[in-house]
Amino acid sequence: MSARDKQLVLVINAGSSSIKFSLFGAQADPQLVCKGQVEGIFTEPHFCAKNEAGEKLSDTPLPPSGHKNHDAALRYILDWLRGHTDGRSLAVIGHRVVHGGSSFTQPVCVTPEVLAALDETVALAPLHAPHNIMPMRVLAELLPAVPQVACFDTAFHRTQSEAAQLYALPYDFSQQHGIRRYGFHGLSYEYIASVLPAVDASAAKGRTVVAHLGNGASMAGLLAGRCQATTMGFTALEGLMMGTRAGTFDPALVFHCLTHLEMSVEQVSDLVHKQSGLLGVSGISSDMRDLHASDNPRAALAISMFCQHVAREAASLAAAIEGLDALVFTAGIGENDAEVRRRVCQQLAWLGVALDDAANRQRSAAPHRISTADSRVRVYVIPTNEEVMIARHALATAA
Ligand SMILES: Nc1ncnc2c1ncn2[C@@H]1O[C@H](COP(=O)(O)OP(=O)(O)O)[C@@H](O)[C@H]1O
Ligand SMILES: CC(=O)OP(=O)(O)O
Ligand SMILES: [Mg+2]
Repeated sequence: MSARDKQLVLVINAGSSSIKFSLFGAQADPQLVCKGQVEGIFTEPHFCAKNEAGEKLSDTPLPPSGHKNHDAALRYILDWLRGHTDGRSLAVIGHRVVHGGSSFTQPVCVTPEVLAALDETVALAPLHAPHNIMPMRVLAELLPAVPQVACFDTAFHRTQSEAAQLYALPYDFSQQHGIRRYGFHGLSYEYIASVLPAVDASAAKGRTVVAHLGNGASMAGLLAGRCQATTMGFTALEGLMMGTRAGTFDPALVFHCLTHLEMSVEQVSDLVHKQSGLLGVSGISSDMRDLHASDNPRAALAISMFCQHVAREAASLAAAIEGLDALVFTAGIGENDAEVRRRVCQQLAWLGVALDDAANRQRSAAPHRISTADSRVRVYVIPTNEEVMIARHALATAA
């Protein structure tokens, strides 16, 4: 056992209203020690943490006297962690960073120069980048001796062909301004690609469409585990409709809002990022669970639209990878919502997808097949694990 084996890896995944953390042993195959999050940072900040077996270690509102911001949430997490490290030190801290821009195509050690370059990506990922970057600065100050590694959601998609990455804009304009389909949720796709050989060796060597359906949602077509096409583009707005994001819409609508409806740029940005998607259509909630629980017809409309978008993108991605051996559902909705999976698969029956209804309704924390034995396309639910992917990258990069 090396000295590092006794150390820990801290993974930080900071979102717009939550900071998720995981603590792993610093082995080559990192084993979870505990994980948790502060959610509702701006409203009612609440902390919860679980051990490796999923048993609750803490479940409590943050003290009402504290500030309601990311900084306070991070400091609360770090204080709590001090009591749960069994005296073991941190070998490295890994961060999920949503947008790597054109500069970052693989994980990097965080330095002042890297932080300055990351500041440049804020315009590309307004919902995510500021929150991704802040914890790096705070931790550099609090724990200057611990190396930090930034891991990018965009990196996995660099295997797409130039044709798949380009928009049909003037070529020189795209080159000059770094305009292309970057793609996102790459750490999730990379994790799925890493476990697929054990789940379905033939699909891992062949053609697989992965549907990452969470609050942010995207899909990717993989050929032999490498990304060939994906639904998100220059930013994490394109593609599927999401919790609050519109997904793909006619971009000329933006000109219409700015000129004829006299909206400001901020108002239009807010409209398409924060007031659209499941929330905007239903008028009820961005959370799929609330929509299922509602008998409002607009909730049903939002669910129908979501399922149709997923089915259409699946067929489009199957064309991009010229066939389909397996379809994988993952992330919050993909892993938990049997009804969404059933409706998507029903719409893909013509493509050779046959769902086993009983298997689809079965709940399991392990990867499992939900298609019938004779379905031409195999369908799986595979829980994603962006955090362990980040821990692996952080250890390898800081080594
Ligand atoms: N049992 C469930 N049924 C349907 N949807 C669910 C269920 N559990 C979670 N979700 C959905 O998953 C979403 C969160 O997914 P997640 O992958 O954690 O997203 P993010 O990482 O973007 O926060 C929630 O907004 C909710 O809509
Ligand atoms: C890229 C993206 O949309 O991330 P999230 O799903 O965490 O919002
Ligand atoms: Mg997520």
